[in-house]
Amino acid sequence: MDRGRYGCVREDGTGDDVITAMRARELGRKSVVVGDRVALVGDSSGDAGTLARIVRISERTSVLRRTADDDDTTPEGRLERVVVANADQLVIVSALSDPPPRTGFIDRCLVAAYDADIEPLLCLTKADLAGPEQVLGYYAELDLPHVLVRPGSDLDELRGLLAGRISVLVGHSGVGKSTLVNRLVPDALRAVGVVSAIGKGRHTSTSAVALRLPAVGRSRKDPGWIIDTPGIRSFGLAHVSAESLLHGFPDLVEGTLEDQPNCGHTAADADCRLDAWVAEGKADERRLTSYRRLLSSRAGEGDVRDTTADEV
Ligand SMILES: Nc1nc2c(ncn2[C@@H]2O[C@H](COP(=O)(O)OP(=O)(O)OP(=O)(O)O)[C@@H](O)[C@H]2O)c(=O)[nH]1
Repeated sequence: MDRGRYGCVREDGTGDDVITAMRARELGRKSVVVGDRVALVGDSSGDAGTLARIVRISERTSVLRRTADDDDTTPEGRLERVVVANADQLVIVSALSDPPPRTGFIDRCLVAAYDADIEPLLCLTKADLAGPEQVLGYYAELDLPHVLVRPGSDLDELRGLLAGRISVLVGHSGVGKSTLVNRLVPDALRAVGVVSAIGKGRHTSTSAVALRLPAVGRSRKDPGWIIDTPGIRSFGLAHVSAESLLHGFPDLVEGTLEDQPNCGHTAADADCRLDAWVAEGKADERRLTSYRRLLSSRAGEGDVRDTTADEV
């Protein structure tokens, strides 16, 4: 989206012709976000200078959301945004070194993915600088798919996991996400779908760009789409209930089954079964710490920073 103009492509189309469209009045207040499937009327030839109108947004199969903040008692926390519609996969891009992996950020992304019913994929970059053992060890209890990327490594495995799907890429600054996007889509300047919503203040700006992956190697019917999110550095989780937060920690779920129904699972809940669960070696203590950190962050307890794998 650029000043109320949306770049659309035909779902059945193989070409990259972009049809520029604007929202029709009948859409009311419904927002159009990247990934949306829309119905167009008017001139949808895509010829220069033409403008179609978006008259309908199809029901979304998934909705990836974020809030600017974690705490739903603050104005930022209440400012909920749909980041991407209809995504199938959330690719969490994390460097193995420089900057070191931040499991707090990865945990947050996992919560957002599970909450949106989107499959997570851990993409570990800079594998030439450090091994993945520490990060993978942290997630050992989860069935978390992962790929390793290093300069010059072939991207076949990743392309295979992206084929036929719409994947959203998220990552901290400096992890090599732009490098990866440029490798996946060398022709990235031909962005075919752009949506951006720049709000006031640094917490509210978001943007996402959809790029059609090229068919390389064995000719694939549908190489898939990636949606890059250059403006998104964190996932505020105020929109996720404390109960749903637990979905991001499937390794802890079983440990809560014997809890009192009203247990908040925080460190202050003296009878919480999770402490015993960890003490019995059934889950990694660092995972419980991370879960509780997110819980207290939601409760507005101060500035809770993501930690690196070394810190947790
Ligand atoms: N050693 C090594 N360096 C890499 C790799 N991938 C990217 N880099 C370098 O890491 C730095 C950051 O890469 P970017 O692609 O700009 O990272 P980004 O995540 O897009 O960060 P922003 O540009 O801040 O959004 C650059 O100097 C890259 O050359 C890798 O696999 N190995």
